[in-house]
Amino acid sequence: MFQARNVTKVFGLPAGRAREILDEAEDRSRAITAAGGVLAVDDVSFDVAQGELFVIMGLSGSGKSTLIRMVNRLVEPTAGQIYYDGTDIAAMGEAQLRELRNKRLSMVFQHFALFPHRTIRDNAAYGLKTRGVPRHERLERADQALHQVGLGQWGDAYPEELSGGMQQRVGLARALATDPEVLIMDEPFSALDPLNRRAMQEQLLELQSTFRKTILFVTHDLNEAMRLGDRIMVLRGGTVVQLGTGPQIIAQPADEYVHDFVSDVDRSRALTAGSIMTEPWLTATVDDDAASVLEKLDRTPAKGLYILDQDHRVVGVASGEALSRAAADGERDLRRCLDTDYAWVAEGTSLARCCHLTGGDVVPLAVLDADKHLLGVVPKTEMLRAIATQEEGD
Ligand SMILES: Nc1ncnc2c1ncn2[C@@H]1O[C@H](COP(=O)(O)OP(=O)(O)OP(=O)(O)O)[C@@H](O)[C@H]1O
Repeated sequence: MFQARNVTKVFGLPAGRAREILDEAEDRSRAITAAGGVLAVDDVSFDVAQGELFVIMGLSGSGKSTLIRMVNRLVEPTAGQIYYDGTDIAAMGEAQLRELRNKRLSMVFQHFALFPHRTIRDNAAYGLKTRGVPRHERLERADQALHQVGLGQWGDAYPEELSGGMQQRVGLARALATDPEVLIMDEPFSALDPLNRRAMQEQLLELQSTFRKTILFVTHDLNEAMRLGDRIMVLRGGTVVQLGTGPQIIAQPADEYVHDFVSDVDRSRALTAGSIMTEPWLTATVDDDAASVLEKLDRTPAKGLYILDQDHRVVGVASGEALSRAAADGERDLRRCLDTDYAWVAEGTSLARCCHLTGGDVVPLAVLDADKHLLGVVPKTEMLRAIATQEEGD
């Protein structure tokens, strides 16, 4: 949907002069600073897929706002291209640009003004007014959007009657009412207290599970980034330090900077079963012979194993004990010693949830896809290792 290629922004110098310096300089940032400019974004490339919630994360001054302002051309890039559905935004004429900003993109900011003397419904409909939608339709769509953000009952109220968190929801409703293809959210929840912030994050995820908008979400909070982002791009000093899924970034921070960042993250919520799963020591298929399976099991430290059908789908669990009994009885058929009551999770399940499901089972927690194919297992030791924060010097 979006492709950014080598996007660069220099403030405070004419674009031509800035490009000359950038082309020649070894240390681009220093050379721009020496010439009296600011290199706010330096050679940033990324792709955002349709329906992806793409997080841009970095500390204050890392270039996040400048970058997203280039996406809707509120800021002109000094160099590089941004393509929207294959069209270079820089090459768009006035009319095309207006259509992009009015119909296809919508922005939600940290601080946005509600009109105090207008109802919540009118406030939510505001974006549609500027887009020339007739009044009747505006109000209907505003009501729908208010309903989506949990403010269905508040259409007739005035802003002063709403808490800060609720007002921020009106901002989201205002953006949603325009039914944009892409939502650009610049630190939208940063001014909220932790509880409201959490509630808004959950609401956004819920909306996203239904509507699957393409969302560019800017934050300086890594926990927020981890909770929301399908992928996260970490910026520092205007350059990309790392781009990956939350679990990838936690598991393999690209450098000390990212490592320091992730050391504060709630790993039990940020990491998923899929990110730490391993191969099971042993599996067998339903057609195997119980005695020979037991023999193999005895050569491993495992107390049981998953039994699969020919398509690698789990049909149940066999414990060493059940296998021993079967072998002692001369029973050869594995199906007879299967237990079909076992705990399993999907790849995206958080480790916090996995902890709840892990008990005294003879097999580690299974990670299955929707057709019950065995993707891997999450042993308790792996889970603890992953959740434990690495102390310095480890
Ligand atoms: N209009 C401007 N003129 C000059 N310098 C600018 C301008 N806008 C931003 N900058 C500088 O560019 C750099 C990146 O700023 P930017 O606002 O994009 O970062 P940010 O990560 O969004 O920070 P914050 O979270 O504080 O908004 C900073 O050094 C900033 O001072």
